[in-house]
Amino acid sequence: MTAIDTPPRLDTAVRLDQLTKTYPNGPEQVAALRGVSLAVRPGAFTAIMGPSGSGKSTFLNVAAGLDTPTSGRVHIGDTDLTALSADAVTRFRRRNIGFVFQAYNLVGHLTVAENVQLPLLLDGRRPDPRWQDTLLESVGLAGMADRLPRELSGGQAQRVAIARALVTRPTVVFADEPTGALDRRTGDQVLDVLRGTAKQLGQTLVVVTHDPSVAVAADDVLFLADGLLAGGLVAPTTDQVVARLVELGR
Ligand SMILES: Nc1ncnc2c1ncn2[C@@H]1O[C@H](COP(=O)(O)OP(=O)(O)OP(=O)(O)O)[C@@H](O)[C@H]1O
Repeated sequence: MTAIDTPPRLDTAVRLDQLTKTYPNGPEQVAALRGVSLAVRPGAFTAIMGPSGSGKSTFLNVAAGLDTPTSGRVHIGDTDLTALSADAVTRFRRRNIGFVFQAYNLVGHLTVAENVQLPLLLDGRRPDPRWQDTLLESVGLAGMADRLPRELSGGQAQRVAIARALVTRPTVVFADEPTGALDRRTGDQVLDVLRGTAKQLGQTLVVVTHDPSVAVAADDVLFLADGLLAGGLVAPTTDQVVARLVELGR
């Protein structure tokens, strides 16, 4: 059975029901998502793929509560994000969701440690130095706590962003092309860190990627095309992923 066929159940980590998102575009409207329903398995690594403009980033932003849908429902576990006020979504997101951006989004004048602690401080919580050390060690940045972002390589900066996304012990981690700005070898290392820590902490990981080698590391792959779900693969091979992307006209 594929993840997309899973009926609505409370033991899904992320569930979208008939999600639409329309952006104004001058006098016209762009329908980025046109009725997407899917479920993501708890504890699994799910890759989201599809041609450019198919709605992947929109999907991720709406599913993670960074943006609101035009219609439809988003559940994270048994919480209906779409039923919450904007403030309640922000609070829920800070406590339960981690997000890794392609461009790292580190704060330039804060140290590595301060960047990692930021989500806790924004939520009024006290950082736990031992947890911070554990995280920095597991992303391979032990001893770099006092560096500034400009003193890091791209791969190191992305690993700080991963530690920052994990510091609140979120149940779901979303990542938008986390290896897109990195060379192959560094990208592989960053993916290993993201996948390894998610497994270790029992987190659900949802990653948007263009890269078939990232998708084959996933448990499930879901494809979007033209704002709609266009099938899925379980434990896919590179050939299967590439064949599907060619069919969808990447
Ligand atoms: N803020 C916005 N305002 C207007 N249109 C937007 C906005 N964001 C996205 N879109 C449009 O929505 C559609 C889906 O965009 P989205 O970025 O979600 O696709 P994507 O699959 O992530 O693309 P890519 O692989 O190129 O990053 C596109 O037609 C895009 O131009």
